[in-house]
Amino acid sequence: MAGAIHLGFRAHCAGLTSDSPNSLSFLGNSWNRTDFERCLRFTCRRREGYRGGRALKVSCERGPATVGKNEMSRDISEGNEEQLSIVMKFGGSSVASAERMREVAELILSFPEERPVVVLSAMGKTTNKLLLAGEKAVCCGVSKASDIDEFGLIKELHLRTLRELGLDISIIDGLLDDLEQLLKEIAMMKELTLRTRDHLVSFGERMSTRIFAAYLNKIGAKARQYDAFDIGFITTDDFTNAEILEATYPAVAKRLHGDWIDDPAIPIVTGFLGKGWKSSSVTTLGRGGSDLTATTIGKALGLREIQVWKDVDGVLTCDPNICPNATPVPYLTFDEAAELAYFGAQVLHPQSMRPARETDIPVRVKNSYNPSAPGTLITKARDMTGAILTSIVLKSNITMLDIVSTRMLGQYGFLAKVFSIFDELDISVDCVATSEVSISLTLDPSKLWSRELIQQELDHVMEELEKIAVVNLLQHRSIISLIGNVQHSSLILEKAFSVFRKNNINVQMISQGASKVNISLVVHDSEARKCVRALHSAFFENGFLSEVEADLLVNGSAMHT
Ligand SMILES: Nc1ncnc2c1ncn2[C@@H]1O[C@H](COP(=O)(O)OP(=O)(O)O)[C@@H](O)[C@H]1O
Ligand SMILES: N[C@@H](CC(=O)OP(=O)(O)O)C(=O)O
Repeated sequence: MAGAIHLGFRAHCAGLTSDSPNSLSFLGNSWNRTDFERCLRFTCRRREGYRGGRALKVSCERGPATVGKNEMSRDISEGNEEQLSIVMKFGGSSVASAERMREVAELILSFPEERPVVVLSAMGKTTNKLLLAGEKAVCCGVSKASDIDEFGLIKELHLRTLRELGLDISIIDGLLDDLEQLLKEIAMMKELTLRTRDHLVSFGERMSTRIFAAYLNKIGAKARQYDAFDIGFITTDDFTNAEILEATYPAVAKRLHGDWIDDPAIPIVTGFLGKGWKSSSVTTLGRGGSDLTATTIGKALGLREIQVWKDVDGVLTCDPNICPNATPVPYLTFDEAAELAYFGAQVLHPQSMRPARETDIPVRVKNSYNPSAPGTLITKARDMTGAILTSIVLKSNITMLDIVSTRMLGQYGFLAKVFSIFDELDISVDCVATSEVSISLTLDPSKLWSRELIQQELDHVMEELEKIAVVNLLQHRSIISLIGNVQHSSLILEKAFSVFRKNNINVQMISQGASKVNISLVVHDSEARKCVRALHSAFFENGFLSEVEADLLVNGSAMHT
């Protein structure tokens, strides 16, 4: 392949050293903006079995001629015991107080054989409070901005945490001043743009990581704090829902590995945050985005395992807020976990499985409140012999469209026309069921996860579709996703429909994706939670699945009727 070269790992890491849109340095060469865009498309493939130490095959559109020889000279030898080994990500609930931070520190240090990169979210519900403070600032007037309740609560929590951990206030007082100033500016401008929102919520992770790193240092575990936007997390400029760009991987690897080799200290990295490649402003990866930060670091450094520590015993058979009897799922594939996250399970960020899947790095979901629980292990493949249904997921407040062609049967190109309308309007679709002349589909407003599909946009969609079809708009619908082994779809559906019938629930659409791990059913919002509870009870709470699974293991087929 033209332009394919073998580089030492270090040379690969030396990739991107500046993200200014007009000039940057890549592998020692200056690039203009067009070259930069090309650079973003460069591919870097891990060789089989690669774990951070071997040579990488890098193909880059500018070809080998641009690579300085001296940059190939440094390599990290394979099997170097001193390399960073795992990512440990702790969510807001895991670091909600001084006591929790102490426990998390203890937990990290209880694995002395590991050299973790630690990713942290904001403390407790800080992100929600920051957003609320921002919204209040818009209409409270500059003189009242400092008195916003949520700002007071955030300040109080972080200062109390510092006090209880025996740390100096100077660690975050500059940030608290900046936060207060930002709230005043929002009050002055009387508006909260998406860009300002991201800047505002970034204070949560910036404070939690500084406090935690200072605490580790205080107890003698050398740690170094990093803001993700300063170490190469380069994203699109889609504020509140930015996508990570490929250039992130070499940049992050270079910085974290480089610092570790020069002066080992546990890296404590802000989750959730990035830097827009055009704007150079702080961006966020969508709510719950620290999971994605963790898997991105895992991929960048080729680490052995990615651990995400939550407040539940792993991924459960259902949202415990809906089904308190939900139990942990011991094993999942990346495909199952991705589907589960995409279709609404809050426990994992919808995009977080991608970097792990691309590099085949196992993800372990664990409970920081109950570290001895085995948690959930997510890998590329698992033994599906006895697997039927893994988990039930609910996504509510969905919009559904029934679209019936005004042309006659046999008219080709109908589907293409309908989807070109969605494409033009930049709206993606979740579930689809089609016949030759009609389509039912659910809309995903989450290209921008932060906003709901607003009425104006819906009107526009309807207007365009009505040029070729009769359209029925159905709002307040829910998607119930049955994640499992679709090889047994008849069995799953038979059981599910007996539950629907017993509960007098009308299913309005069914869709079975090509992923073979998900059957989606659409019902009305008002019936959805009851329906999920009934399904969970039927599948998981009365021995049904264990009986069928036993049949499968003994007879090779499900005899159960
Ligand atoms: N299928 C599921 N399995 C586990 N937790 C779930 C599931 N669906 C929803 N949840 C909710 O997700 C929460 C954990 O996710 P999240 O709050 O993002 O954790 P963290 O902030 O610790 O990263 C749990 O407390 C639980 O209420
Ligand atoms: N603090 C951000 C990012 C995040 O990932 O949080 P958590 O890990 O607590 O879900 C949020 O609340 O969205």
